[in-house]
Amino acid sequence: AVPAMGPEGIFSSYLGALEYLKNAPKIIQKGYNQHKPMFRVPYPDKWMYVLSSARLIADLRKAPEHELSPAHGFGATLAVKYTLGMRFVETPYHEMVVRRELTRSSNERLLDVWDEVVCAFGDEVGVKLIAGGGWVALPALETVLRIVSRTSNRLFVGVELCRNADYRDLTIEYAENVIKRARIINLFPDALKPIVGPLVSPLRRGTSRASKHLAPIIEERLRKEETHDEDVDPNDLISWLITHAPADSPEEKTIPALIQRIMQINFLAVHTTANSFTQALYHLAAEPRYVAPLREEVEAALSQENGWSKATLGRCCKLDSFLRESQRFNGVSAINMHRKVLSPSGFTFSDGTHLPMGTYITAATYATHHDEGNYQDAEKFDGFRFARMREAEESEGSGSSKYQMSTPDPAFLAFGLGKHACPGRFFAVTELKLMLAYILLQYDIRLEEEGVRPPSEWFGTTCGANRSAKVLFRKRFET
Ligand code: HEM
Repeated sequence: AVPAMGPEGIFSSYLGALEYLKNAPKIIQKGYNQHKPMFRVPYPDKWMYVLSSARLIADLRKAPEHELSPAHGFGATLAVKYTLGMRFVETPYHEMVVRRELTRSSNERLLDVWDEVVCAFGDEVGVKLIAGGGWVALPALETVLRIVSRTSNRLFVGVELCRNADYRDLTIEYAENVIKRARIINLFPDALKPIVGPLVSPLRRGTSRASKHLAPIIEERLRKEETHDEDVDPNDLISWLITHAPADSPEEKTIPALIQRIMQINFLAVHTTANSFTQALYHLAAEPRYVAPLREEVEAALSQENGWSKATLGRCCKLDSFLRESQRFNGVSAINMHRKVLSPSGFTFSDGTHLPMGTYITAATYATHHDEGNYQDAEKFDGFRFARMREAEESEGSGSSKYQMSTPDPAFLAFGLGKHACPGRFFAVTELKLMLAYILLQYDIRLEEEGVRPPSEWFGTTCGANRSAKVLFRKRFET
């Protein structure tokens, strides 16, 4: 009974799926406008059930993993068997490692992240300014990807390796390959995937290139662990993964498995954060009226707290609001919160809708974010929207975390919602804030065509920052 967006016949639905691949955001928006609480869209290999009501999204949020599995939902979208490896869904302990250890570390090692932000911008932007003098135009997304890979990997694998150009490029290219190859594999029905998958899989090449960099470090760490070496391990992703590898899966503590896991986490971290940042950067460059109040806020926070700390970031409400609004406005996908129905008896929503085992479900994120019922002037970018909403909450005496960037809610699904909301979001927000603050403190920026924001680029359901646009940088105060 769930309405279909496209023809339902065996062959005609395949044509519908090809049409969907070309026009996914429009088709999802149309489904969202016309059909509550859900509709379905055709993929070449399945139907995807898209939730368009807050009530059913709340059901998704509450459902236990053995009924609705995020790992299997996400895994199918990414054809993990051939792209990231089955460990991603079979032993997803990286989720806990990121939630617990990376979040703790992004506070404890905030100054390391800041140091990498400073050095990475120095190498990517600063050096070119010195050489050029005046304004320098740089390809935004490309530059930001390299900076984000470095800052993330500072906490993942340490200062030396995060600055290695081949390792850095690998983290970026592998993730791009995962997405591209998953798209190809998912064009085929399940019966043909075992033939096509291995032919286009980026797994072996990606992990063997990573092995050159990571294997010696991991080998040394495992040796130390075995011999109970007194030397304290660096507080990084490699040591967290070794510590938390599930005891009942000894193969997780092997060099190839740990390499694969580090690449999986890079896949989750780098492009999401880089696209989010580039989108915000385009907003800032297109609307310079935001620069002065944001700069003022960052400078005041730094002087009140005597440098960077969790408290300093906490004071930057406008900065937080600007990033959250950019995430609302652009997002990284038209849909997220992927789930697969695992329970043999299927899953029944609170309105009585029943979906059988094996059904794929997701939520209409972009349409939710652009719904006038959720946001006034939803089609307008309003950088300080959430700062005003927070102020209003605070004046009513409620807690202030409600509209912070890292706090999901039914109208803000960029990180998902509930127990399975992105565990890396606290780290991502720290990184985003530090990078934007650095730009505000160090540079003036503008676009090639003043005031004309480079449009986002859609690939299927993925919303990416414009890949070819340049942002112009100038050392601040220079005339
Ligand atoms: C702005 C940047 C980011 C965005 C927009 C983002 C978004 C998301 C979304 C929408 C989900 C799915 C949530 C759900 O199913 O309900 C997710 C899951 C996840 N994210 Fe993020 N993310 C970001 C950054 C990061 C970072 C920096 C890390 C780690 C270093 C990370 C690690 C993860 C992990 C481990 C999962 C769970 C995946 C699984 O099922 O195993 N994310 N993220």
